[in-house]
Amino acid sequence: MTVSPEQLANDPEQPTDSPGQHHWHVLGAGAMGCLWAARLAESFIQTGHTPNVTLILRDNDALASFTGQVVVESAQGEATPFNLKATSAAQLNYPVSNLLVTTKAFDTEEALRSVLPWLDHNSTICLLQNGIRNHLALQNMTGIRVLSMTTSHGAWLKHRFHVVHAGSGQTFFGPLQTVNPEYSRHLSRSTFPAALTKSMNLKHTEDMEKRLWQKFAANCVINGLTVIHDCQNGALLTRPSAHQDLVSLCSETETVLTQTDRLNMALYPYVRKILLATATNWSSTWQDVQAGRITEIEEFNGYLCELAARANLPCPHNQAVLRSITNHHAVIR
Ligand SMILES: NC(=O)C1=CN([C@@H]2O[C@H](COP(=O)(O)OP(=O)(O)OC[C@H]3O[C@@H](n4cnc5c(N)ncnc54)[C@H](OP(=O)(O)O)[C@@H]3O)[C@@H](O)[C@H]2O)C=CC1
Ligand SMILES: CC(C)(CO)C(=O)C(=O)O
Repeated sequence: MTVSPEQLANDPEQPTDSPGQHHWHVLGAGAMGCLWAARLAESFIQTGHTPNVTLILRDNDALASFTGQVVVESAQGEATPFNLKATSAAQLNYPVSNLLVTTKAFDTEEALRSVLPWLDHNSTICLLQNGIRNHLALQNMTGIRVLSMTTSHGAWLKHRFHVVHAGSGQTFFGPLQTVNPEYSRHLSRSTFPAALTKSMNLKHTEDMEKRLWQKFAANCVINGLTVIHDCQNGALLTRPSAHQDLVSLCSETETVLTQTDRLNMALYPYVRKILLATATNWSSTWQDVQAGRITEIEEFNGYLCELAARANLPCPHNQAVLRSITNHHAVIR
């Protein structure tokens, strides 16, 4: 039977089991995936359950490199190992009920396709990634409950399966669609184990789409500029030439999002607050460029330019940022 998203979104009986009994699969065992998988395992242990968490790795080579442990290192350098199971999409042979997707935005479609045969109307997918395009595209997957997440926790991989939880933040989750209040309360209570709610400062929100647009706007304005000016986030406020670019990009991004009815808010004060709170951070895009990795810029300024083009709005500042960062990709490829 195929269940429509509307049915799922309004059915307070879904899901029926307690979050303490869920089996979680984490697709994308990078910085966020290792952190969340370990915190999920920890939350099972804290409530006396066996840690029912399985990493879904890319292939046999990745499986061969996994020793059965993920290590989480705190910002103060304290390292804690967690025993986890691992598999690959090719080796899966049973239904996946709870899937946390922590791939980079540009890998999500392919990664999800690989596990699709094992998802059904009892499955919940939680998408944790920057950008909004995937969240919008996947929210109506037929018969599968899709929730979105956005986080301000910061993490980076010291080695494979060894993650540093560098900055503690907040995470919001919820459906993009509007759902009835009873179902909303149900999602809030039953999606994640209570202990995880505490350790990851996880909150349910009925305003998920707005939060994703806000984070998207901030990523459009901050990430590329930190590469262009080769600086930490805070310097976009204090370095005059960077600040001038920031103001222009903020104004243009706000105009495009307002005129296309995506987000209606004063962007500069919002972005300033993030920059002050993350002043000494190196943005994820800056880190990707430094490490010679493809960035998520197509999901940020690339998508913004697409929205602007569809509405015949000029966006020269976003185009310049996009061009500048994709030049780095050309060198990598
Ligand atoms: N790190 C952070 O502090 C934050 C990250 N985010 C967002 O979270 C998302 C994840 O970021 P992050 O954890 O840093 O990224 P990483 O690059 O560290 O991790 C992504 C992981 O996904 C894996 N992957 C890609 N494709 C597949 C596939 N088909 N099957 C299985 N695994 C796959 C990659 O494997 P491989 O190495 O083999 O390519 C990699 O291990 C991003 O959208 C990012 O913007 C948001 C806030 C903070
Ligand atoms: C908000 C910001 C810019 C914080 O560094 C971020 O999300 C990123 O670096 O990708």
